[in-house]
Amino acid sequence: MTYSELSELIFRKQSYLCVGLDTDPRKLPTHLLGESDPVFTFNKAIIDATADLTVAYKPNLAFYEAQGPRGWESLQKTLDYLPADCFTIADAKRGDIGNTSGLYARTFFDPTAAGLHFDSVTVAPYMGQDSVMPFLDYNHKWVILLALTSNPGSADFQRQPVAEQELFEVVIETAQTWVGPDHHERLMFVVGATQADELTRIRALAPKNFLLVPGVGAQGGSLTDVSRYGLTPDGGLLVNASRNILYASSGADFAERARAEAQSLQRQMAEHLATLP
Ligand SMILES: O=c1ccn([C@@H]2O[C@H](COP(=O)(O)O)[C@@H](O)[C@H]2O)c(=O)[nH]1
Repeated sequence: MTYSELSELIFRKQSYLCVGLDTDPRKLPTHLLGESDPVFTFNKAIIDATADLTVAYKPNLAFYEAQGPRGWESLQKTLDYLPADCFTIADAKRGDIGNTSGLYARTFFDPTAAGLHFDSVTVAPYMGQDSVMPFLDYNHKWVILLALTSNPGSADFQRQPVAEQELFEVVIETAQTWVGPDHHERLMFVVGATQADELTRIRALAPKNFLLVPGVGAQGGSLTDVSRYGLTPDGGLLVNASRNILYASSGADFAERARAEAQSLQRQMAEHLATLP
C-alpha cells in the first residue's frame, strides 16, 4: 500500500486505528478452545467485527512464535484473511547484520519464502544502516523504525544525549538519509502514545512520516494528546490498540465488545480528523 493510498483510507474510513492482533491462547474465550485453530477463529471474529473501523492490523510476532509451527500457521491464515483495504504490520522488531536482515526481510515480504506478504515490518535501529537497508530494498514495502518506544525502559538508551540531541532524534534524522527525499513514502517511526509530550519535537524532524503509535488503552497513553500533536494534513498516524480491544470481554460476546471498543476509538478519531485544516 502506498503513502497516498494509506492517507486516502484514513479519510475514507475516518479512522487511523490499528488493531493489534496480540492473540494470547491463554486469554481466549473458553468456548473457542475446542476449535481446530482457536487463535485463527478468534482473529477472524475480531477482524470481521472491526474491519470497517480500522485502517491497519498489527499481529505481534511474539504471540505466534511462542506457539511454534501452529502459531506460524495461525499467523499465515490471519494475514491471508485480512481485508485488502487494510495496511498490514508485522510487529517483529527485527534487525541484524545485513546478510541476516535480508532473510528477515524475505520472511515477511516475499510470499514465495515463508508465505507471508506483510506491507511493513517493525525494525530496531540499533545495529545501524546495513541492518535496515535489506528491508528497504523491497521497494513497495515499508520499514517502521523504533524511535521513542512506549515503555519505561525507553529512557535507558533512546533518551540519552548525543551531541545536541537525544538518541531517538538522531535515529529519526539519520534514517531519513538512508532512503532519500521521499523517505516518508515508506519509512515510518514508532513513537509510544505515552510519549505524546515529545510529538511536537518529533513532528519538527519528521513532518510527513507516518508514526505508528502504540500505547493507548492498556498502557495509559492519551488518544487526544497523540492526535493533537501527531496528526498531519495527510493523517500521518496509525494508533494501535491491542489488549483493550481483543480482551474487552472474555465471554461469548467478545467480538461484539471488541467492536464497541474499536468504535469508541474510531469516533474519537473522526472528531480529531474534523479539526484538521
Ligand atoms: O513502543 C512500543 C512498540 C511496540 N509496542 C507493541 O504494541 C502493542 C501494544 O499493545 P497494548 O495491549 O495496546 O498495550 C504490543 O504488541 C506491544 O508489543 C508497544 O506497546 N510499544
